[in-house]
Amino acid sequence: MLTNAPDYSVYLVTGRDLLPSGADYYQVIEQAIKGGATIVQVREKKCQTWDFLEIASRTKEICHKHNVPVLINDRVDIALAIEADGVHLGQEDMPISIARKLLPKGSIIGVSCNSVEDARNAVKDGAGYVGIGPVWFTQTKSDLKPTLGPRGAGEILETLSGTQIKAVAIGGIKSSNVLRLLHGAVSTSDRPLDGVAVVGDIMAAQDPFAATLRLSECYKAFTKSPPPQFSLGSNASDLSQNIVSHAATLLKTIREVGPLVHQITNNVVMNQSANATLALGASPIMATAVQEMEDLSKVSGALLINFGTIGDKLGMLEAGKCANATRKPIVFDPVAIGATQHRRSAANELLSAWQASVIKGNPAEIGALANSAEVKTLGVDSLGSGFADPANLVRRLAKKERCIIAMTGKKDWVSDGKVAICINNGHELLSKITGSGCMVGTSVATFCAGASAVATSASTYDDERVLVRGDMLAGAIGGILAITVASELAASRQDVKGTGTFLPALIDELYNLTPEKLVDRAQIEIFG
Ligand SMILES: Nc1ncnc2c1ncn2[C@@H]1O[C@H](COP(=O)(O)OP(=O)(O)OP(=O)(O)O)[C@@H](O)[C@H]1O
Ligand SMILES: Cc1ncsc1CCO
Repeated sequence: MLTNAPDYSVYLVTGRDLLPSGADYYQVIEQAIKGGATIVQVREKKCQTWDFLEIASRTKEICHKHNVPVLINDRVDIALAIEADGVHLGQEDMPISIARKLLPKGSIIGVSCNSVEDARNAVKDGAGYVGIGPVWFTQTKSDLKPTLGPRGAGEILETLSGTQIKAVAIGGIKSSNVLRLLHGAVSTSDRPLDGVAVVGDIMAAQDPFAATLRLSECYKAFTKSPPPQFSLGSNASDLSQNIVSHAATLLKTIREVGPLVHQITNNVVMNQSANATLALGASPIMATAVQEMEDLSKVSGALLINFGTIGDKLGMLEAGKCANATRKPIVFDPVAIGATQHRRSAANELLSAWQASVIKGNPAEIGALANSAEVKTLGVDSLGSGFADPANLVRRLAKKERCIIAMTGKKDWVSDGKVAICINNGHELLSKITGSGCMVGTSVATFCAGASAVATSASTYDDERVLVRGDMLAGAIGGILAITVASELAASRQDVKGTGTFLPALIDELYNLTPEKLVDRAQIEIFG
């Protein structure tokens, strides 16, 4: 048995049936270890005991030659026979307590968990590690439990806070989605996954060495340091000035670069949102067809997904995945999410498919996402006077969703999970026209495109490590400030007589907005 504490970071689960034709199983294992696999589980669901013994024993030889621990799936007898380093048990396999009695002291015992309850039991039973999954759909398992997505995996990870139990995630993980998983499945105490378990991406690869190396590099890059979009959360007293001047610079960048802002939005606001984008100096494209999402993600500066009239869920799913793959900002506006069950499950599905950079909503929408009943919804509108403690609400939700949260209203609240920022600008007339919140979403997406352009040109972002380039906190604040400051200027105009004349005046004031006006009028407070 190996003596070092096991490294779970790149956890290979074997699957001989997935090997490309002509590939030699043992060579694949060795190549994977050379590429960076840190632990191997031998999983044989169909073969005879005699064959299993032979395969397990030869796999162990290769693993131990490279100082890598080997675990056996399900079969405690095989683990004992070949003196493996431990076992991995499913929920229906032998109980941990009995396996522990049978196996030598110090053996690793891991267990599959599909729910918070499974994980709580694993803690109680003294498991060494848990395998959280399936994260995504996978064909490598026949009796598949409900998929969890990165957010579901993160919730299970949360139950392990304060314990020594290690956690790996499993199910459909490959180098193209591993960063999305690692980013999304972090507990609110900032605990990341201890590793990713992979079957097909390595076993079925033409080059298992390269496939494992990609996964290993991605894991190492992610755990090297926290993603930079959370880096503005310092308590510096001049933070408020910095943030406002940063947001103002973004307006300048938008006007210089003229980024394309891809928007899937509702048909109530489509025209005014496109005009607001143009007024800010960017180019809108309102496109919903699944077939064009990949091409659009390559040329757009940011993506807005507003499900106000929900018609295009498939386009939204695809657009977000492509935006994550190209590291473009995604602003999600879950309009009226609390109003219907259909919207709640659609939001869940979208947020499991991709990682949002900013989620923007009114108090009823943000409350519904945070599972709070403190604020009620009336269709697309939020009722009542808001939350007793908005700063902590947005902070908690930002930590949970691993993105910036922007909550609009008389006061707007923004958080990156550390700092909470209150914006005191705006005019009551905004609440009297339809789609002002949607326009804020558009403006935030436009400013995030500006932030992404700044980061891309400065090459300050290590693409291996981040899902989005740029300072999304500044993007969210800039986007809100633009609409609210423009609303103040529009409302004070002689020619504005009511809501009908207010809307075109608002577009005019966005068109005439300058970085100086933003800096002069911004009223923001920081809650460290
Ligand atoms: N009473 C108010 N005073 C000042 N500004 C306001 C007021 N109400 C809303 N706003 C501003 O209006 C913008 C939109 O926020 P609101 O919360 O009304 O969005 P919403 O409910 O999602 O709108 P919609 O569903 O119509 O798109 C925000 O920038 C916010 O600051
Ligand atoms: C009124 C309305 N209905 C669905 S979306 C929308 C625009 C404001 O959210």
